[in-house]
Amino acid sequence: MTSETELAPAVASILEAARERAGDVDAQLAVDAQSLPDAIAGAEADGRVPVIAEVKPTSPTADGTRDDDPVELAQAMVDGGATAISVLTEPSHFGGSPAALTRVREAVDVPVLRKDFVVREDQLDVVEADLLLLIVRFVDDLEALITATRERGFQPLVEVHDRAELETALEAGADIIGVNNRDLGRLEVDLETFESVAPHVPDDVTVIAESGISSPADVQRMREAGADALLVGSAIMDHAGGDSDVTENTQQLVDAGATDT
Ligand SMILES: O=C(O)c1ccccc1NCC(=O)[C@H](O)[C@H](O)COP(=O)(O)O
Repeated sequence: MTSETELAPAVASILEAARERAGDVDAQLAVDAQSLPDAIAGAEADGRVPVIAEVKPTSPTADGTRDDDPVELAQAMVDGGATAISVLTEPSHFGGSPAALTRVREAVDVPVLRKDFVVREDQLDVVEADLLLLIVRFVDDLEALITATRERGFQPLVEVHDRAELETALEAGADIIGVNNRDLGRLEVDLETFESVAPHVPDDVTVIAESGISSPADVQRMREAGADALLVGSAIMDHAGGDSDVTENTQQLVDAGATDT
């Protein structure tokens, strides 16, 4: 767990809110999850770059807010060729909700990731999803939380930002790793982050490039660096664009050089 003084104020506020957010101590979910690695293999087989498109109404770094219905957004992303959907469930800084995730998961036939800042086991039981994000920097006992996540049937997507965090994730048994190009200390994005960490990820581990991917050239760059899939929010949501076409935004990334890798 990181020191709060090393975090951007917006991230410290996100973390404080996450610690205060209630979980569900009365129930333990049992999820029948769709496999992300299988979905990635399916996309590769029909020539799509595997893109996990994110329903992200807003964020501390977004240029605005999109109030579109999350189900319509997710369906538009799938129409554009998305391999999986990520749904923000964090309410106070990203405009998300667990209810939105439930509706999206009922409406689409691809794996759905719960994107939140989960810090305790009871918070796992708030809503069903196929994948669940765990951020190494924010979790005290990663191995225990990975175990608890798998016991419920979720696939844990374990997020790292540097090689030390990668080692922590691998030692804790992670088999799906996300390398976040966004530094949560300064909120700056640098695609070199993925390029420096990805070569150290074992071949049998699925590795996802996260954040700051905004063009087909960025997609190709991350694929050349070894990304099995890409997690993209802002460039698809295009918050400043208001009613920008989410299907087109997804499709131009999905079509970006699937055969080059
Ligand atoms: O996106 C933010 O502004 C943000 C701020 C503070 C903590 C986390 C943040 N984002 C979480 C994410 O991981 C991204 O939503 C995801 O990787 C997609 O990134 P992008 O394509 O750059 O929207």
